[in-house]
Amino acid sequence: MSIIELRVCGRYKLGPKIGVGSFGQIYLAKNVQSNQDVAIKIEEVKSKHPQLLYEGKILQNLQGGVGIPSMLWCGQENDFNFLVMDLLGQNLEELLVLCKRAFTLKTVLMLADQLISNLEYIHFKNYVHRDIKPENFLMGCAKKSHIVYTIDFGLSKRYRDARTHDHIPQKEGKPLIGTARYASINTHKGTEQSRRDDLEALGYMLIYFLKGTLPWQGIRANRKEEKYQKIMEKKISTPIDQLCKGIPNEFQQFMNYVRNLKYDEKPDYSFLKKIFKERFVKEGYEYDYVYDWILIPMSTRSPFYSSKIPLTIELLQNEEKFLIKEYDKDRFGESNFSNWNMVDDLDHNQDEIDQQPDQNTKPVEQQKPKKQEVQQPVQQQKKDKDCSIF
Ligand SMILES: Nc1ncnc2c1ncn2[C@@H]1O[C@H](COP(=O)(O)OP(=O)(O)OP(=O)(O)O)[C@@H](O)[C@H]1O
Repeated sequence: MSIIELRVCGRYKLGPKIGVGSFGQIYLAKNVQSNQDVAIKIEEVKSKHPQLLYEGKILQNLQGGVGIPSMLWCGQENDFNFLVMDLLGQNLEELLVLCKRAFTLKTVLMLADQLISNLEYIHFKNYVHRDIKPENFLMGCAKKSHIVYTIDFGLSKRYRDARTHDHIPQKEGKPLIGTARYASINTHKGTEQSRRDDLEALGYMLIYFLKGTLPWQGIRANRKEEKYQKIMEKKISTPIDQLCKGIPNEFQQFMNYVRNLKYDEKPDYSFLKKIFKERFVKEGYEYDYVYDWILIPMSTRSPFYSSKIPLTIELLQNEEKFLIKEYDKDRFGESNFSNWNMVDDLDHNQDEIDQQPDQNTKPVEQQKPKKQEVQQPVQQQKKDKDCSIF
């Protein structure tokens, strides 16, 4: 059966591709029973280290949180694993490009407030995200277009026991996991990641939003390892006051706080939100969710899904994205997802097994010839435009 003809879970008709990641392809799809548009992440079962069902299990454990996309189905059919979820809007990197590569302070402060809460929730549910980057935060659709959603839990890890809250031990020599541009200094050094590392990465991302660039961007090297080493050195040697030069002092305060957290220390999320809230009030801003991109006329914005594809391809070429290079037995272990079908069947108490991302997964179309219908412009397929970005 061709993937194109496949009705995922008997009711989701696949549409055009709307996103590309290192580990999966994301397609627009329609629930033929309810007419609801959804997003489906697909990976080949035969990929060396499949991780989509693992991601589905984490997403299921996170269901119900503000800023967590609803998961509608996850399972295996034929030769593919599928994760069906809410269709969301554009990611923050795409929106940054739309806003000429810098957000205003008001937009960054509104985002910061929600992003800290998102991470607090994920940490509360016993996971660390471990791949903080603008591409992993998407705005919602329609009535939820003001909410920031966190996606991509493929590299997430349980950092404490769900019942006892015993923290996983601090280990050194860990492979790099995440994205070099935003990785914390301790992640570069190979220390096991914990809550503090998600927050440090968030801090770099917020500064990137305000300034449009970080001092360790554009570093050249012959080999990737060398490049990551240089990025780490630049991060270590850039004083926080220099990193935060030209932006409000609150960002320096944030960075100083998160960089000084102990490995297993619970961050004071309320304190961090308060820092930014006070600045927000001082500036006289109104928390009205009028982000910078809202002010950009729709007529000047390219159609959502067609603009999304070239952008994500560009992101794939971003050399600062690093992947786990070596088989990490400690993380990967002996996983066996063969008995899994629908996530409803999963045992919630079973500890997740970390997985190695598969760099050898071929894009779906390379393996199964694509039918023309999939290439139809989204406007032809979407009769009801329930998504505010259209
Ligand atoms: N639910 C969704 N709705 C709309 N677009 C989505 C959705 N999920 C993912 N995307 C788009 O697809 C892109 C890649 O998704 P995702 O990060 O889940 O894939 P990945 O293979 O894990 O990528 P990465 O290389 O970051 O690990 C996102 O940046 C986003 O633009």
